Amino acid sequence: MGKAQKKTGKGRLDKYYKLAKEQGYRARSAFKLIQLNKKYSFLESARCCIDLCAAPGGWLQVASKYMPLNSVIVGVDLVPIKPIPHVVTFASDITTPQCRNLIRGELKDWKADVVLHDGAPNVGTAWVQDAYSQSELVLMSMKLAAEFLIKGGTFVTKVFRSADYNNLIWVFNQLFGKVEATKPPSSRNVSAEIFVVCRDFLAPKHIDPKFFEPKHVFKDLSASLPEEGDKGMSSKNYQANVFQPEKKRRNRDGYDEGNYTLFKSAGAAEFIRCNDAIAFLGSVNKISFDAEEEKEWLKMDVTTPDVVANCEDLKVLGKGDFKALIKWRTSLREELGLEVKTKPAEELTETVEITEEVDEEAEIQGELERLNAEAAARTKRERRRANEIKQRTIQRMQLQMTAPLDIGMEQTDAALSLGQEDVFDLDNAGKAMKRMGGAARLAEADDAESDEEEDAGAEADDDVALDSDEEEERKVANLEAQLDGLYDAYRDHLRERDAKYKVNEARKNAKHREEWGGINERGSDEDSDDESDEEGGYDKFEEAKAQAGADSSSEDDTSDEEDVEATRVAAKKRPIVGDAPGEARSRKKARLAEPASAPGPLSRAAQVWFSQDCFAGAGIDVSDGEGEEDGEGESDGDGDGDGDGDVVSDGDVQMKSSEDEGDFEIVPQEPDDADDEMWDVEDENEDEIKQAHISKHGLITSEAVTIAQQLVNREKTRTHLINDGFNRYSLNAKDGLPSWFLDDEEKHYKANIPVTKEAVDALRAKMRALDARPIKKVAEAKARKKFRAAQRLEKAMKKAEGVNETSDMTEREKAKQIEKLMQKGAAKKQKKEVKVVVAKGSHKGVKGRPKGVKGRYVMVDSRMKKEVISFTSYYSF
Ligand SMILES: C[S@@+](CC[C@H](N)C(=O)[O-])C[C@H]1O[C@@H](n2cnc3c(N)ncnc32)[C@H](O)[C@@H]1O
Repeated sequence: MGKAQKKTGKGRLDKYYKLAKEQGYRARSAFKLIQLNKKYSFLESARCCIDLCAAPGGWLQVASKYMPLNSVIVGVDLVPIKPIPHVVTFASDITTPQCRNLIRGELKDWKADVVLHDGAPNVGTAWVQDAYSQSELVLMSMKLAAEFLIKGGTFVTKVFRSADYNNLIWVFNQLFGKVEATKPPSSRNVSAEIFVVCRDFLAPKHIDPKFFEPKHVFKDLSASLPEEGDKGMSSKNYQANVFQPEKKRRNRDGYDEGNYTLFKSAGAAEFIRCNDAIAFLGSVNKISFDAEEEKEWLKMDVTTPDVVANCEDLKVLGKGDFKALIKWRTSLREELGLEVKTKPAEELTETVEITEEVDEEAEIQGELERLNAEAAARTKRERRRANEIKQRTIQRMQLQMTAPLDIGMEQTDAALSLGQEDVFDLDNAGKAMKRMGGAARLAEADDAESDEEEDAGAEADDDVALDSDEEEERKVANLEAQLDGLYDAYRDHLRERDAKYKVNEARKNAKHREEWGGINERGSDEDSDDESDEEGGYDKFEEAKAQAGADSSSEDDTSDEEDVEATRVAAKKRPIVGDAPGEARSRKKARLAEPASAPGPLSRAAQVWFSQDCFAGAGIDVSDGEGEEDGEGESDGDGDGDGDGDVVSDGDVQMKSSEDEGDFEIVPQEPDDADDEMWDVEDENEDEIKQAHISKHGLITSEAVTIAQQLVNREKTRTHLINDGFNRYSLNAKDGLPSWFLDDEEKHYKANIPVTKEAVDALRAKMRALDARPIKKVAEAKARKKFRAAQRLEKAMKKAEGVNETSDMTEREKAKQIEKLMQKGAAKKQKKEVKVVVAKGSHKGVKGRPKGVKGRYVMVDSRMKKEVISFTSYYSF
């Protein structure tokens, strides 16, 4: 083939080229047929196939692979095709009657189920000529297909998108039930080729011979310039290119005659002097400044750097850029005297002042009409508002934010109109809602708001209604509920739509498991409640205070006895020497098992806290409510380690409590080892899961690796880590915050755990080691090689043993023989060399062994030879 075929450089060595080499296909084009067959499945059911223009045989290989065994496959090409098992091939020109006779002779009275044609004429002459020859070749192949195809059969052909394309499609449509043009992914985008799959051959009894005559089917070759009509159409397309550059448009006219390249460049002079600037801009990719005159223009002030940059690539420009180019063109044309400067319209037009006599009556009439129109607009606005409110309510009901009962409240409930006051920052809410897809609804609300501004009078009533705190609270609550609902809906929607989102969520969870988030992590969610319960911290204090406030009226009569009781409880609470760690843990677990949110008695720590004198008047009930507190110093005897008196036996505390009843001091606990256990409140299972995850996947974040390294190097201790957990992010109360807010906070509001260079390097090295692992096939091949070598060695060893055992050899002979055997066993088997012989020159058409060739040989065409050689070098590892 011509020059284009010699492109053996990077252009050809693409993915499919390598795949073809790997899978043993002779040409990358094999994948085009594979992909076409994947889409239309015509090979699997075919029993007879003719491949026209089949060299070097890629399509034939695919056909023999996908068609049933023992199918008849015939391949024809101008050049001989290297033999393929179960495929008959011969060299012939498909446009000649001789070729037809050869096929007939091969098929006898069989009919083909599939006729393939991937022919390309020897290109290299003018493009127009090439495209025309291609179309002619297609017509010839269709002629053969019409003769050999069975009724219902399939014809697959390659065509170039040229002016003849539509005519060809028309002819196909006359002969086939279904005609579809498609470009398989393996066909290069830069190539003008497209594949037409014609199915369901109609097998008409009589076919008009004109269908196969190029001069009838195609338009005259000389008439390569577009006709008037076409021109109009193209220029329309060009205009669209300029006025709506963002819109991708297909060129349904095919390639321009004589130009089958996708990239077009033209000189600036051409642009300045052309008549239709828009059509020009729409048809070229680049405006160049190569001529002397054009270079001069570059120096002019009007030619700004923007203009020059725009000229570089017209296909990426927007409307504004095109406008700038047209302006530039106009200025240059004016400079060059190609266009006369036109004065602005205002300058040219004389201003004529017309003073009309104003008719007073008409003025009144006008005013009346204006008022009427305003009134009508107001009514319309009100009706619209009412409708919007109704819609919003229905929507909230659908999101289960409100009960139908609430609907009656809508006239007075300002929350339903999304609020007008400053109780909530609506600007921000608006933004959030817009982000959540509630933009439209919020915009409506905004409209309503602006309407309301206009109608200040009408609003006054609403304001009065809103004044009460209750209203405001409800309004905020409703708004929050609405935002939450919308956010949930938005997340659901994302979840449904986006698999990536799920992966991210999963990853987030996995990350959570591994990353050290300090105490915060443990304390988050429900655990935090548990811990606060354990410690009786500030939150509990606040909570109790609130409770105390609520119950103050009924609890004034708190007795001293209760104080004493509380003291006793406090004594029990203190860490006791001799308490088995297991017991302590199970005690904590038991406490944790209590639902954090369950209303009920205060925790022990809280009880201690509130049993101080300062709370004496608050009347807080500090009893644990279980009614199990036995007498002082008594064990409850159940041994359950729940602290209900198990361990208070004879310590100081007990003595103290009996001595100083009601007037004692709480001794703060000294931090000791038992403190560690205090933190060991996490669910053990979760720990196990974490451990399992880490031992399976290793540490995957640089933060985790950093911490691990610091622990190993004793730069940090567990206590350090626990202390690090107390940061400004850790004790951030999250109660009652909307989930959309928390989600956002989770992303950004967290402690920045320092990362060391070593940790990053360690992770990188791990990744590199993973990357460096050989791909499966290579690893398998290497393993096979090793296995064979081991087998050879084993065999040699056995033989050597045999030699050693024989008695009819001297020791020296034995040693020599064994050495020989071992050498042989260690050596790799030499592959027999296969000589590549090109089937041209003296070897053309030779049957049997070519002259002067000894040993194993293989007949190939010149292209195949190159491929065989590059293939061997590609795989010589
Ligand atoms: C793109 S290649 C075909 C590749 C083939 N489908 C494969 O997979 O190996 C085009 C072939 O058309 C052949 N050809 C061009 N004109 C021909 C004609 N008039 N008769 C027969 N073959 C022709 C060329 O020799 C060339 O080998």
